[in-house]
Amino acid sequence: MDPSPNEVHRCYFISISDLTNRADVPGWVAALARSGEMEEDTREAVAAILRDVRQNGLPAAVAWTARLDGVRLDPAALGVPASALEAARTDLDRNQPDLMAALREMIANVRRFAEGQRDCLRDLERPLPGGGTVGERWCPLKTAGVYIPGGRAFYPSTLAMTVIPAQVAGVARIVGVTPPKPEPTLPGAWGIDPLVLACAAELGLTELYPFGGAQALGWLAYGEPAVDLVAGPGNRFVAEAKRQLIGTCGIDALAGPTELLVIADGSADPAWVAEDLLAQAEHDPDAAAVLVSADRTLLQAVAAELQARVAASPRKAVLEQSLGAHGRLVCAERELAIALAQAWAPEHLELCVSDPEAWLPALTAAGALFIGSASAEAFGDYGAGPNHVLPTNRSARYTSPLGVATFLKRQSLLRLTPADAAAMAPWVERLAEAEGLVHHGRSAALRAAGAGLRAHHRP
Ligand SMILES: NC(=O)c1ccc[n+]([C@@H]2O[C@H](COP(=O)([O-])OP(=O)(O)OC[C@H]3O[C@@H](n4cnc5c(N)ncnc54)[C@H](O)[C@@H]3O)[C@@H](O)[C@H]2O)c1
Ligand SMILES: [Zn+2]
Repeated sequence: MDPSPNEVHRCYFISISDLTNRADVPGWVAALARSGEMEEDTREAVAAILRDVRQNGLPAAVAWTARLDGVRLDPAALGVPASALEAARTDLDRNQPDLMAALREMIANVRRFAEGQRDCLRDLERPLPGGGTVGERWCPLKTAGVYIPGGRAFYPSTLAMTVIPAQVAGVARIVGVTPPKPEPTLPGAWGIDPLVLACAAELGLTELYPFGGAQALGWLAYGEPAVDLVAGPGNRFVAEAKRQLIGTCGIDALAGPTELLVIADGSADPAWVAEDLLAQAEHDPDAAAVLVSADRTLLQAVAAELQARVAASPRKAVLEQSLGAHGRLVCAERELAIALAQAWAPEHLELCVSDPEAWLPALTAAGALFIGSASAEAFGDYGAGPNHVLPTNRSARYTSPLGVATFLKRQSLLRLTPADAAAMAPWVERLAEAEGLVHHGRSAALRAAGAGLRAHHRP
């Protein structure tokens, strides 16, 4: 059924607004930083689920799954069997070799990039004057949980983006979770999409469990896996659950509903820009897609493209919701576009401009930069190399994309010789005395005194 002209105006979307004053930037940012993620009701819903799973364990996770995902799990047969993973891979290989080839291409790209990241992480060692050293080394986490979203869309790409960095980091046990579905797929697979299963087999992931949302993260942290860290993106319930688990375990970043800011000039193709905005908006009703340009003609052309493309889209319903709530076309000069980008710190920032390199130095806040019109955000999603799990909701100001370092921690190393101890003791003692911590002072002084005596005192 065609929408009435009125509906067209209400849904398809966005009129062009002007940003002309720097003082208005904070107001824009407040409007763009979607409230959903932090809304009180999300917070409370998630807190209730996590409390239940903490207190009642696996049965609570199973009960929440029945309630929220409509699937009755058998606690005795939770893990997806290796046979289902292998069957999915064999089936894909046989029946859709082109899709299998695409999956392998993505996996190879993401792995190459992750290995490059690992190569950049060096242990540190600095010499001390007395022959000792101080330094630090990178240590893999022992157990990591990775969340693969699966509510509205399914994300085999996210499986690769989370599992591969953990593998390259050297994590000993990787536990994947993804929401189950009522419609069966392979035996024992709880309705998990065959492509996700095939991807798990291809990655060598052996543990995959049918949990979604807050109950999945609660089970990873409080349940048997008792993971050191949970990573991976998801909807607002997932992002909020991770936030509430900080301190119980580590998290990667608050990777919630997705965001795109496109900065474009007259050189940009309106159809390309429109399709990029739609690619973002189709993820989630909470997704945000924003175009800023100083070129009003381009903005008008993109608006027309959006209107036509939304009307013809199979994902029209979600597009109307997300663009209606969080879509913007903004007319702003370069300086204000930069101010908005830096203050909002969007997850993705595309530079569809003729001189993208000239913009680069000023644009440090966004999670990932797509430089030049050829660099569509979709290439980042599907494995050009860099990870697609990225900070959202302004957390890109202070945190980084998921990567190998997410699954490593640094450990400090102090290796003093008696001569180093003797040299440090006097000033350490003096500082300890000033802080009133006498035993610190004595502990250091003993080393100084002991440097020459140690041999005699040995039993
Ligand atoms: N930031 C990133 O890097 C990145 C990457 C990929 C995807 N994403 C985001 O991941 C999200 C995927 O969302 P999705 O919904 O498709 O899948 P999802 O797996 O994140 O969420 C599904 C789960 O949400 C829970 N849930 C749904 N309604 C609930 C309610 N009312 N109360 C409590 N729990 C509820 C259910 O347990 C369900 O299993 C999108 O927002 C997308 O933008 C982000
Ligand atoms: Zn995307």
